[in-house]
Amino acid sequence: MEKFIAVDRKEILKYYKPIAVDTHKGIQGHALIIGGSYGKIGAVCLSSKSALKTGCGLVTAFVPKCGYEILQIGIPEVMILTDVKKKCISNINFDFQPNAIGIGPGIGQNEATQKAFLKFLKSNKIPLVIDADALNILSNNKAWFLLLPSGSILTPHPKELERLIGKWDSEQEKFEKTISFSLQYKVIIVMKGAPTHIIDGETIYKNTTGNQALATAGSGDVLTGIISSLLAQLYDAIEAAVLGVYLHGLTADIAVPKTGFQSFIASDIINHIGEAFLSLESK
Ligand SMILES: NC(=O)C1=CN([C@@H]2O[C@H](COP(=O)(O)OP(=O)(O)OC[C@H]3O[C@@H](n4cnc5c(N)ncnc54)[C@H](OP(=O)(O)O)[C@@H]3O)[C@@H](O)[C@H]2O)[C@@H](O)CC1
Ligand SMILES: Nc1ncnc2c1ncn2[C@@H]1O[C@H](COP(=O)(O)OP(=O)(O)O)[C@@H](O)[C@H]1O
Ligand SMILES: [Mg+2]
Repeated sequence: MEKFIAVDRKEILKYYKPIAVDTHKGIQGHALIIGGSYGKIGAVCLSSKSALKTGCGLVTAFVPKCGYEILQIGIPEVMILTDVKKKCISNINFDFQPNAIGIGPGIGQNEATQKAFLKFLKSNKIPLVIDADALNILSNNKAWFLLLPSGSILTPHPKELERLIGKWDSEQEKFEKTISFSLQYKVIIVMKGAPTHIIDGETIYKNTTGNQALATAGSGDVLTGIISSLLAQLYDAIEAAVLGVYLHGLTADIAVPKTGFQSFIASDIINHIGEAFLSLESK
């Protein structure tokens, strides 16, 4: 039996955890963002900066070599690890234990990247947020879904969802197929759209924030960073997904009276995330 929950401020305040006075960066969570390829390093910049701007204590980005200077100069707060290859990821290698990993923004579907992703999935036990081309690679290799840690969060836009579950003839069929997929692989599916729904088995969360200003390049990459950050801060996977989607949309609702729909870009989500948190904390 399906359960339906509208995600509004009241619902969010059930999960939201203010930052403790005596916390420090070592206990605020360490998120690892894996992604990028030649020409799409911006996606990782957006994800990593969003992770930092949503309270994560430490953020490391794993990118091909061509991303090193871009990230180091663009976001000095982010630590960087690089692949051996210049233009795409070919061997995912890191020597620390992140609390959560976001993988996929800008990663591409190069043959070497696909192999590296499979090798990574075979050994990984850390909670995952999977987006963009990492999702597309999985859609082409459905057996690999069995390698995901349970509670992993997938963030498809409608085309990526179609690649994942196949075509649908009606909204009802889309929801039925997504729920079956979530139950089969024990994953949370963030069905991005207007509005975004979050599917956790038979529970459907409908987000109430956001607007058409979010229809701009990189806004999904920002969402991946936000959810990865919340997951790294030890929110439960479903809480991280629901809170992340809510905050992401709220930034656009707050910004639009100042920016208009047209001039709002993905960096404006990041610029307004502070105001989104403040509005949650206001009485
Ligand atoms: N600055 C950077 O580095 C950036 C890097 N990026 C990176 O680029 C990579 C490719 O990502 P991507 O999503 O652009 O490609 P892809 O999966 O082929 O989907 C495109 C097609 O999907 C559809 N579609 C999308 N949304 C829809 C909707 N709401 N509702 C309905 N349909 C929708 C639409 O199909 P159409 O309607 O045209 O048939 C559209 O043509 C990825 O790694 C990403 O991280 C980008 O994030 C940009 C900034
Ligand atoms: N018209 C809209 N209304 C509300 N949210 C939208 C709208 N268009 C796009 N979005 C949101 O923007 C994000 C787009 O994600 P995605 O397509 O992955 O972007 P990108 O890959 O360019 O980063 C999703 O969170 C989606 O829900
Ligand atoms: Mg995307």
